[in-house]
Amino acid sequence: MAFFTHHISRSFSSSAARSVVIKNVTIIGGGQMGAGIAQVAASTGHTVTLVDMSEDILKKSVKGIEGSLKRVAKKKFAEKPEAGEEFIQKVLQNVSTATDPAAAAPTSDLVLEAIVENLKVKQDLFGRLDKLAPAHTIFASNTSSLPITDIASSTSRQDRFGGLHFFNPVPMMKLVEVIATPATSQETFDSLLNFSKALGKAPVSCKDTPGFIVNRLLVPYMMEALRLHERGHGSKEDIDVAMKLGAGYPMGPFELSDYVGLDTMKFIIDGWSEKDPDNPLFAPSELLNKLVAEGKLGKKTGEGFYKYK
Ligand SMILES: CC(=O)CC(=O)SCCNC(=O)CCNC(=O)[C@H](O)C(C)(C)COP(=O)(O)OP(=O)(O)OC[C@H]1O[C@@H](n2cnc3c(N)ncnc32)[C@H](O)[C@@H]1OP(=O)(O)O
Ligand SMILES: NC(=O)C1=CN([C@@H]2O[C@H](COP(=O)(O)OP(=O)(O)OC[C@H]3O[C@@H](n4cnc5c(N)ncnc54)[C@H](O)[C@@H]3O)[C@@H](O)[C@H]2O)C=CC1
Repeated sequence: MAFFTHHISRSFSSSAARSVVIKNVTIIGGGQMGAGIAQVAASTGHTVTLVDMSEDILKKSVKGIEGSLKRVAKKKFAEKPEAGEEFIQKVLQNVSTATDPAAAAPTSDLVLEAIVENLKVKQDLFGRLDKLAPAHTIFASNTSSLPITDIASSTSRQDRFGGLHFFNPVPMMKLVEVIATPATSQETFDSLLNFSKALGKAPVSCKDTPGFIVNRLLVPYMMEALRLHERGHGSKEDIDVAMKLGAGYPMGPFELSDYVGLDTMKFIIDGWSEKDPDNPLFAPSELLNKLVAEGKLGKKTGEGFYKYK
């Protein structure tokens, strides 16, 4: 516990008593991240509405949640498969879906966005949500790389806007980065922090700087692996084995890039490179650009650096 207290302390006094208790959650974007967050929120007793652009996408999202819940239940209820099935059904009952945020935003305590990593698209979404959601509703973004301040600027609730950055795969990864902008109120920060804990996650506090903590360190490392390979200094297979067996990473950088999504990797590095073109850590990779142009976005499309069945 001392660990959390140390990391999440902020420079002003706490007013947790007035923070919003988050129970009803709308999650926009039912992809890898949104579906994972919806699953964990529903598993911990929250009422979740998952929003995406079509019924077909949402069907896939719910199927993915069900598949992941089966993996969780298999372990959690190893001795009692019936209790595992009951758990799955109970969690699924907490999840509903919609193609229009207007269906749920008016009754939500939190609207969390996990859509495509594009500033304009995120701003448009939040601008619209701002008119739909009541005053107490907190907005948060799961962005990997964009400034929360810039996303929040399309709303009139900068004090009730923060970052809540989860990690892939959400049901397995314990960390959540909680980001307060200079305009985020202490109550909002406390609410987001308490929500992260209610999900069973370990929150850390981050400044609103590009990539927060993890991605600012991890993405340049992953890009450096690509550049090393492009220079002909190692095969992707050897680089992956080397980083797993020599540095203790659970996945090598090529496996992890495929897992994250090559489109997301490209959005991140292009955005940073545009802002800081002279920084060699943010230099683009021709190989990454080529794969994205070919629609090979990694595990989610069946092929990236590697092929998946
Ligand atoms: C880009 C950003 O903004 C930020 C990011 O997210 S960066 C990416 C951060 N994520 C990482 O670095 C992930 C690194 N990888 C890992 O930690 C691990 O490889 C992993 C947890 C993903 C998988 O673990 P593994 O031991 O390598 O593989 P695997 O055998 O498939 O999984 C082990 C168990 O984990 C569990 N598991 C894995 N993925 C799961 C999921 N999506 N849902 C539920 N359970 C899951 C299962 O219990 C699984 O056992 P079963 O196969 O019997 O179901
Ligand atoms: N992939 C990763 O490892 C991580 C990604 N993130 C961030 O989370 C966000 C989502 O990433 P992923 O889930 O990986 O992407 P994804 O491509 O799997 O899913 C994105 C989903 O958003 C939907 N969408 C796009 N625009 C929309 C809109 N206007 N309204 C409703 N739905 C919309 C798409 O249909 C898609 O289902 C991005 O901002 C990304 O940077 C954060 C942490 C980890």
